[in-house]
Amino acid sequence: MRRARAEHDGFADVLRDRGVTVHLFGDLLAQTLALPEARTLVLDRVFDEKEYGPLATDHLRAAFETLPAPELAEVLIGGMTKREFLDAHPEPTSVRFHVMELDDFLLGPLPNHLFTRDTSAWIYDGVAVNAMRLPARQRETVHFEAIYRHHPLFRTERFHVWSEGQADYPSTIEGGDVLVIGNGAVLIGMSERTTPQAVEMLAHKLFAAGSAETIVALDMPKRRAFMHLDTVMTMVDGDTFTQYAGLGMLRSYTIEPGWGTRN
Ligand SMILES: NC(=[NH2+])NCCC[C@H](N)C(=O)O
Repeated sequence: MRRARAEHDGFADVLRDRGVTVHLFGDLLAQTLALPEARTLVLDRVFDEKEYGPLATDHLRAAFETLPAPELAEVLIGGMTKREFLDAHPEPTSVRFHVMELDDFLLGPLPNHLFTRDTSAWIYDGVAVNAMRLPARQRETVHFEAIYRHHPLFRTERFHVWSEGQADYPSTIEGGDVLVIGNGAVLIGMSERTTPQAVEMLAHKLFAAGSAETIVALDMPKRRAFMHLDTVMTMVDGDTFTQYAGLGMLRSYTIEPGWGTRN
């Protein structure tokens, strides 16, 4: 961990030395959670009765509501066990809570949050905040919804939003499958995580805004080894790609704007 942290900070420093402004996700989330509307959005989504049951939900939500924003951001990303919760709060009268072991996670950690490019992706003049395929990553989405809606860096900026966040589920798409290749074109891998219906929905929005003209959807093998398009293919220049040798030829579908209202 210490080594990974040092490498991460070293990388951020290299960028800063080159004049890049580096935004750390944890800071953006903490700054966002200081705003009441953003905090409500996130807590309402996380503390859902369907997850915690009618007996514990309000009790848990109220306990997390009292945390200062930086600590709230930390537990939302880093998780919290039942034991850690009980160190600071009384036990709710709840079957859902009682059946947990002390070291079970009350709030699961989100280790994949560092792959920020999957949960949200900029595509030309707008951003997609994506519904994630796997339960382990689904709670990441509301954090980006809150940041792009409420953080002062974005709140007053004008940009398109290409998706509806987790509400789009099961029409899932992950940014690692989205390659913005220029000239109004986008290459999208239909993978284990990215569905054809999500590609169609994205195409509609991009075309309606006049932000893109061509979507090429690649039918990738639906296997973990080919997790995202970016793991098997990378654009290195205007006309040059690297491609994983084991990929083979893929079927592709090209979508272009039609004439009707829903073409
Ligand atoms: N765009 C990417 N290559 N993302 C990698 C994501 C890896 C991460 N462990 C996951 O399963 O979601």
